[in-house]
Amino acid sequence: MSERIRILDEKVLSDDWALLTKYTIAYRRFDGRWEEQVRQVYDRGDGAVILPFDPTRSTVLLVRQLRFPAFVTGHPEPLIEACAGKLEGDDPETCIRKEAEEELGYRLRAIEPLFSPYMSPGSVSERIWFFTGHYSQSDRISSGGGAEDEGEDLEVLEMTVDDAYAACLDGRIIDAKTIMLIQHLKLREATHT
Ligand SMILES: Nc1nc2c(ncn2[C@@H]2O[C@H](COP(=O)(O)OP(=O)(O)O[C@H]3O[C@H](CO)[C@@H](O)[C@H](O)[C@@H]3O)[C@@H](O)[C@H]2O)c(=O)[nH]1
Ligand SMILES: [Mg+2]
Repeated sequence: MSERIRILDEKVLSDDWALLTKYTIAYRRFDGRWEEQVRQVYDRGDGAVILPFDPTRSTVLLVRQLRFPAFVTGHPEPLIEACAGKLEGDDPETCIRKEAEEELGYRLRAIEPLFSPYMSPGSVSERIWFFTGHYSQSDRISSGGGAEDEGEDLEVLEMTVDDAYAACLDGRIIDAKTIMLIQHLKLREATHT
C-alpha cells in the first residue's frame, strides 16, 4: 500500500452491469496531515477503440449508436463514435480487431497502438487502449452493425478526415475518445507535410 493512502473500509454499493464501490481511506495530504476521505469508484472494465483510416481516399470509419447516458442528459441520439468495445478478457489488440469486424464489418490492416489513458479518473476506473489502423473498400467482410443479441444496433458511417475534424469543432462529434483520435490523425497529417 502507498505511504500516503490506506484503505480503511470498502463497501460494494452496486454489483450489476458495473461494480460501484465506496471506499473510506486515510489520506496524507501534501503538507503531511492525515485526513479521512470517502471515494466511490465505478468499475465497468477497460476498453479499446480504433479509428480506421483509408490513406488513398483520406476517409475514416465511424459508427452511430444510441448512448443512453448521453441521451438521458440531453444529447439528441445517436452519437457518432469511433468503433470501440469492452476488453472482456481479451488483450486490447485482439479486442479491437474483433470489434472492427463486428461493428464495422472490416478486417483492418496496420493496426498501431497509441496511448491508454484513464478517461474519467475522478470517478471511473476504466482505461481505454487507443489504436489507429488502415482500411480500404476491399477489406469489407460484412455490413457490420454489432451483435444484435447483445442489444447492439450500430450504423457504419464513413467521413472524410476533413469533415470528421470539422464535426469535432462544430459539435456533431461530441465523444472524447473519438475527438482524440481524429485530432491525432490531423496532427500526424500536419507533422508529415
Ligand atoms: N445489459 C446492459 N447492456 C449495457 C449496459 N450499458 C451498456 N450496455 C451495452 O453493452 C454493449 C457493450 O458493447 P461494446 O462494444 O463491448 O462496448 P462499448 O459500450 O462500445 O464500449 C466502448 O465504448 C465505451 C464508451 O465510450 C467505453 O467506455 C468502453 O471502454 C469501450 O471503449 C453496448 O452495446 C451497450 O449498449 C447496461 O447497463 N446493461
Ligand atoms: Mg462498441
